[in-house]
Amino acid sequence: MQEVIRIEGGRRLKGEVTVSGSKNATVALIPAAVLAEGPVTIVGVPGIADVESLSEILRILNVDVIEKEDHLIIDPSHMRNTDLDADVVTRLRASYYFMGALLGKYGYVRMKMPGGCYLGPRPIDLHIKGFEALGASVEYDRGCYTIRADHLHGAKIFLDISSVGATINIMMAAVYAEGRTVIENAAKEPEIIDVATLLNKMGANVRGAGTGVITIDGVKSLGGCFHEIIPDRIEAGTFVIMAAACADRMLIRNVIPKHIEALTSKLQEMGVDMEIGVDSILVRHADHLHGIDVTTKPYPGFATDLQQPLTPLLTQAEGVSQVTDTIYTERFKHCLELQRMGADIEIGNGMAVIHGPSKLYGDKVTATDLRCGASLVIAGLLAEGVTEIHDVYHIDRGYDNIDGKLKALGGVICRAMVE
Ligand SMILES: CC(=O)N[C@H]1[C@@H](OP(=O)(O)OP(=O)(O)OC[C@H]2O[C@@H](n3ccc(=O)[nH]c3=O)[C@H](O)[C@@H]2O)O[C@H](CO)[C@@H](O)[C@@H]1O
Ligand SMILES: C=C(OP(=O)(O)O)C(=O)O
Repeated sequence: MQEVIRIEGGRRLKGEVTVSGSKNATVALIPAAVLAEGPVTIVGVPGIADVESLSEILRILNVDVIEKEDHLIIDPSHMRNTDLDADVVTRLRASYYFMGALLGKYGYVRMKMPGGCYLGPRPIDLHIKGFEALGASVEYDRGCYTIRADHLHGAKIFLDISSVGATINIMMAAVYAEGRTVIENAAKEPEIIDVATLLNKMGANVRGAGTGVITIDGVKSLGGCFHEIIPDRIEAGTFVIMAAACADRMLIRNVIPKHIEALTSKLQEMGVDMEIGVDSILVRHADHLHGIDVTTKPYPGFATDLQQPLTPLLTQAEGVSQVTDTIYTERFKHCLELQRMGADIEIGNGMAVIHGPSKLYGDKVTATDLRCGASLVIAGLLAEGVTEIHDVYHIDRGYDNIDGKLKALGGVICRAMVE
């Protein structure tokens, strides 16, 4: 038996929705918290499966975890550096942040290869090179990494690709390292600033987060603190796209509009009428949309995590649209599912060409990854008839209460168990 989401399409959405705390910030903040010697309180924690998995890992490490509404109190006072070879490590991508955090704190970590969405190959060679530059040795055998260092020292590290994960992992490994670490060609995503802010509140000395050069001066100790997570820019973008696809008027609250400017400017180019506030976006209406070309790029470029949710909207636009993903060239599985629903899409090498507008019809489809799932939810809302989405655990990894939020907007959505 497995759980599916059923959506009855063709309903117009209306009302307000509040965006939750950022998944990709939270999943780094939780491992970062174990670098402290006292309790760290994180506020605005989204109710997603990735957080449950990370809490399970914390418990394996004998870290005390208290969950109270959207607060998470992480107290590593009694922590033990146990090997992380349990299956939970492979349930998400972000378990890799325990590499940097445990290496930074103990000079030793043994853990399984992380999991997460399959978007094509997702190597972690840059994380490893960063750890090695800080003085660690890394071995890989039978699906497990063993990383150890007698002494971590600062280093100048140039990232060949501005990887989000490698930037954050190196930052965490370097906070206690002796001397200065400089990460060049660092990723600039807002989640990196959020993690650096937490580390600095704990007493670290991290400067330059959000720019291409991050400097970390090692410190001797880190203490507990209180931190509120930034809003989830990908969830915000998903709702803005959903509003453009099928709402008469939708107000999306708890947004930092700057974080999704690459998306909102593209939507305006398509003909979506929006009012962009200080911390909200009102989508008024979106008639007579026309096709556009989108190319994903590292922040502040168009986020790869939003190209999949955008695709169903492009199927409704007049003319030809082209989506090129330069970050994950194989991130087009959602297009196969959308084709099944009636979309006219040609899938090429690292790109998809969408001919619109096409009428979409409900069908049985599979969420092959998290944002593919978001794409299918939007397609389901647009389609005639009922859409049944399988493998919904991918969606639950990253969207907080998506059913409840959609129902409050007038969507008809339910879950069922099927063979
Ligand atoms: C938990 C989390 O925050 N996930 C996000 C993070 O993933 P993640 O941190 O895994 O993505 P990266 O920024 O590291 O990946 C960017 C590119 O670099 C490549 N690469 C990365 C590391 C490495 O060691 N070697 C290498 O070749 C990747 O294959 C990819 O092509 O950023 C991605 C790109 O914005 C997003 O899609 C994910 O939602
Ligand atoms: C790819 C994603 O997540 P992860 O890196 O956790 O697999 C995502 O959030 O779209």
